[in-house]
Amino acid sequence: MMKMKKKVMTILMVPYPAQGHLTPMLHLASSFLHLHDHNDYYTFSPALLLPHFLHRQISAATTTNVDPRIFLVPIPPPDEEEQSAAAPPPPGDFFAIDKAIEEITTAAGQMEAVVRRYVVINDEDAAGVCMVVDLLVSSAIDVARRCGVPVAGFWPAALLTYRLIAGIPRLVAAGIIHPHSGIPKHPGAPIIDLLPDQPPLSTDDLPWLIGSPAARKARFKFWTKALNRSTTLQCLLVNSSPDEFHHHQHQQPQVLQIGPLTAQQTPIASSSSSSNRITFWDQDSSCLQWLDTQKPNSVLYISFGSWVGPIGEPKVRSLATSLDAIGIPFLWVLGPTWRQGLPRGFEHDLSVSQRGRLVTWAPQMEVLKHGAVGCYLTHCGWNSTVEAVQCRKRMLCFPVAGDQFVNCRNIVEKWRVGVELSGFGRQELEEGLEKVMGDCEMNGKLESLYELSLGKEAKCRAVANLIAFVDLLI
Ligand SMILES: O=c1ccn([C@@H]2O[C@H](COP(=O)(O)OP(=O)(O)O[C@H]3O[C@H](CO)[C@@H](O)[C@H](O)[C@H]3O)[C@@H](O)[C@H]2O)c(=O)[nH]1
Repeated sequence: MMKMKKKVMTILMVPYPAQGHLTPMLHLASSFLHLHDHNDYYTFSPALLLPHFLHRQISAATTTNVDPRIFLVPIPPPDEEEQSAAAPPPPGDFFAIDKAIEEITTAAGQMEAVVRRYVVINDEDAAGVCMVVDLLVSSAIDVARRCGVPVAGFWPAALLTYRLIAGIPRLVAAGIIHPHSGIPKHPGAPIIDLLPDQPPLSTDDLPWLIGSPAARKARFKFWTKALNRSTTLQCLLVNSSPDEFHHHQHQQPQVLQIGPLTAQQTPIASSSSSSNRITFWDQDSSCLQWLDTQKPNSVLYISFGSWVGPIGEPKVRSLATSLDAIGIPFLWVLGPTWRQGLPRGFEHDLSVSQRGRLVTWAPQMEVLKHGAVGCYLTHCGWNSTVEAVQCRKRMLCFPVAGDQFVNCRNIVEKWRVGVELSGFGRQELEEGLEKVMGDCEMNGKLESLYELSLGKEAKCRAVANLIAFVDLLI
């Protein structure tokens, strides 16, 4: 029998312009490339639609390595853009990014023109177009609707955080938060019944409670807008393992857990995805040689992620002083601006003693895989959390903002693979380290969690969900 030629389905993907969002979406794109082995009719051609400032930043980064079958499409296309010499700096904060995105996704904005160009491609091999949109870029859902393109949402973080956001109407109805500001009526009150088997959460963990009262209100508005747009979605791809929570839900959108998507281990591909990497900053790989000189399990790796404001100068100073006093070897990711918080002479002393290393950006996966790293002091960003589990590293948790408090509850209270740090004073750090390194059950717990979320069975279910997504959308 003659084999049918497969048609090409274009998947236009819209990531949010932050490292912790772009990375999992790139892994998802890579998974789509491999889906053709699981589908008799289609192959899939992913293209990432990137705001021009993000595209420019990526093009300038030296550690960009993307499978050539994944297209990176700037919005607007460069010919319509100003000369790069005149290009304004990228938007600096959450609200400026949101404004920039809303501008390119309006009816008159340039994203719609780009999507329409894909829609009209009249090629006999082309099967059509669909879109996958990060919920933080929810205005792109409207673009898809106006262009008549099927669209799914993408949630790059934990399912539990999504359930908190999706639970806003219930939190309002139950009188737990103020309807217009999202501010809890009773700080610290428990939040129950979002997911079976969830760790204890309180109103202090709500992800929009960041910054001043006005900023909190604005973030709450941002989420209610995203939530309203998302209710029109047929399905939402969530970057959590299907086995992480048993989740039965009959609401729209239908949740499909297709993760966790990590470097070198998307559910569907184990090798080729490792070549897909975009990092916004140059990695300092020399720290790996320094790690080679350290004893097994002796080094504390410290990183507070890429996006949300780091911990602030006083905390930087306090952590540096405590590290000095305790004398533990450490590898600390600390950007140049935040180094102003370091005690006088700290960097110089370090370069003489070689007792620790400061880097502006580390090859995090390689660092976490290294046998010298015994523990990871983390802000509990979702990608970092998953990577720590993948590398079976214990965590000292210091959540800073957003979903990180929810992730911390999972790590400390549900999975028991980490300890929450109460502060950066010497005693607090010493006690935290003793607790996390002295727990004899943690290795076993990390192994089981790895198996549950990244093991063979979990991967099979994630792939099955990805296949279900294709059937749903096409
Ligand atoms: O020196 C470094 C530090 C980090 N990373 C990588 O950067 C990513 C960081 O992602 P994540 O841990 O999720 O943190 P953020 O970049 O801060 O992510 C934002 O987005 C996440 C997904 O929505 C949220 O969970 C976080 O709270 C939010 O801050 C990870 O893949 C790390 O491997 C490096 O490669 N080198």
